[in-house]
Amino acid sequence: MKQYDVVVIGGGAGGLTVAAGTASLGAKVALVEKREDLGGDCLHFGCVPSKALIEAANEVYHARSVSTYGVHASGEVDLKAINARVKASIDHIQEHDDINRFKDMGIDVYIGGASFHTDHEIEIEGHENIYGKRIVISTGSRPNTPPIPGLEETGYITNETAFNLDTLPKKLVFIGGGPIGLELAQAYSRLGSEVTVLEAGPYLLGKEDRDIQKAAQDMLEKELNVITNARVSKTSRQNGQNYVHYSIDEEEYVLEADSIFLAVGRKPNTDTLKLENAGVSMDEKGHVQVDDTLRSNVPHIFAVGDVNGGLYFTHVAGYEGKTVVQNALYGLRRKVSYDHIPWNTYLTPEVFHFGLTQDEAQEKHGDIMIYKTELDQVDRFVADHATNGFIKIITDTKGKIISAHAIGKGAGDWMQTVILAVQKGMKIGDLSNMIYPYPNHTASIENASNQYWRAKLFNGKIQKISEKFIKLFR
Ligand SMILES: Cc1cc2nc3c(=O)[nH]c(=O)nc-3n(C[C@H](O)[C@H](O)[C@H](O)COP(=O)(O)OP(=O)(O)OC[C@H]3O[C@@H](n4cnc5c(N)ncnc54)[C@H](O)[C@@H]3O)c2cc1C
Ligand SMILES: NC(=O)c1ccc[n+]([C@@H]2O[C@H](COP(=O)([O-])OP(=O)(O)OC[C@H]3O[C@@H](n4cnc5c(N)ncnc54)[C@H](O)[C@@H]3O)[C@@H](O)[C@H]2O)c1
Repeated sequence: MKQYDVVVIGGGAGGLTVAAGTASLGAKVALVEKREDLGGDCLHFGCVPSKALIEAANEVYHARSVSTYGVHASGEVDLKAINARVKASIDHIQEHDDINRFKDMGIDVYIGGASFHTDHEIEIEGHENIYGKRIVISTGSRPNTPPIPGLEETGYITNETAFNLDTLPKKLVFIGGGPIGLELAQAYSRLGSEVTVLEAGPYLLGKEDRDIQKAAQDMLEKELNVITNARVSKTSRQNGQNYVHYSIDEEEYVLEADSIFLAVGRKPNTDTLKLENAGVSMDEKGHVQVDDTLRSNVPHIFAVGDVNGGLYFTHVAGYEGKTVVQNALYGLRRKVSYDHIPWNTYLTPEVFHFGLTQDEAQEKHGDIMIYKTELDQVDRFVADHATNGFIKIITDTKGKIISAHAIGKGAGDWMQTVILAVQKGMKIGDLSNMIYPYPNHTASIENASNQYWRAKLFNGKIQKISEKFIKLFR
């Protein structure tokens, strides 16, 4: 049986980071992936195709809306052409995740589904068993498909099938108002579908700051039909037409749907791993349970990425992967911390999230300060006619930045400055002291942080001391 220092199961964002990192430090590494190609969900069914589709949809939307300048666009959207463009983005990035690139690093790549034979021995479909001194599980997640009666008859779309649709559904109902549902709902709406989002909870984007949730919903409602507190009871099909049945406060409603899109969360890919043969514990949803060093209850078996049920993001899988490289190879106990993980939701306008929401910050820190700027106070957004949105920086009473949230055109890019500031231990006053080239979008951070000095100067002791000094100064 072939022996490895590290066996990595799953060739997505987390697994590729671990495989490349451990191999570059001299370990003998095996990477096992069940698909024919590497890259995982993010590349094939997630981040990359969704962002390519969103961009195409935004272009179509803008082309249609330039009639205000006397330019008129007409015609139907050719979804096959859009899918081809999406596929081109995947193919381009696939080169970076090419199997040969990993083989050139000295990694043995096995294509086939993996499962545990023992806590060190891995079975791989179509191959002989291999031995791993350390094993890293990075098998990701897949769409959760709740047992809603009727779905088998009506069929449904998920992110795994959405990027291969032949025609644009006329009436499209999304079940689930989280990031997957909303990013794609807005994209399909901008391409021309009539879209409804049914969300079980009281708010869209359940993890966001309350003000952001409200602003995002207000903006989305201008383009989509958004229904919250909706309990979907069943789907049905009559005379070739699909229907979604739901209730709000016991009141029953029905929606027509050409297609139904399920976006109701994720399920970890652990069911075929035979974790019981290795004695690895899972939580009640099937995630591999890990401690803050990303070790499972079996100390030489680690889990990174979606499969451990932490935060479901590519950059988190990468961050966890980097941590595991050191813990697995050198037996270190480096811990992960999720306190300052940012994420962006690629709606138009974009939503940026960094750290605690206002409610969470209040609960954890008690007294907090909020520095908020509406984007209509920032010249560049006014010039762009993109004044929808705001930025909100939350600090403690001494100006230490706790967290930041924003909704606005390109927020995911220009808010990065705040992340750097926090990592470098800067306070909100330091953000105000930077020079911002006029008129850029990041000036929204300048505007919000200027409020800190304004409050200090105009209401505080500094102004009184200054007044006295000016009177005495000759
Ligand atoms: C529509 C959508 C949009 C998203 N957009 C973003 C975004 O914009 N930004 C962001 O940060 N995140 C985004 N995400 C989340 C992101 O895709 C995931 O968090 C990320 O892919 C997780 O990486 P991973 O390595 O844990 O799993 P994956 O990338 O899914 O990799 C797991 C790999 O394991 C393989 N595998 C599974 N079981 C086995 C087995 N038994 N044997 C061998 N191989 C196996 C799978 O085939 C897969 O290749 C999005 C997700 C979706 C669905
Ligand atoms: N831009 C990004 O970074 C990005 C984009 C997409 C996805 N993701 C990642 O993928 C994860 C999964 O996204 P998601 O949107 O599938 O999951 P989610 O758990 O974030 O949201 C699912 C939503 O569906 C609702 N829901 C659940 N069951 C329902 C039902 N029966 N009827 C109606 N609504 C129901 C939930 O209340 C929730 O609001 C995200 O948490 C995020 O980490 C990231």
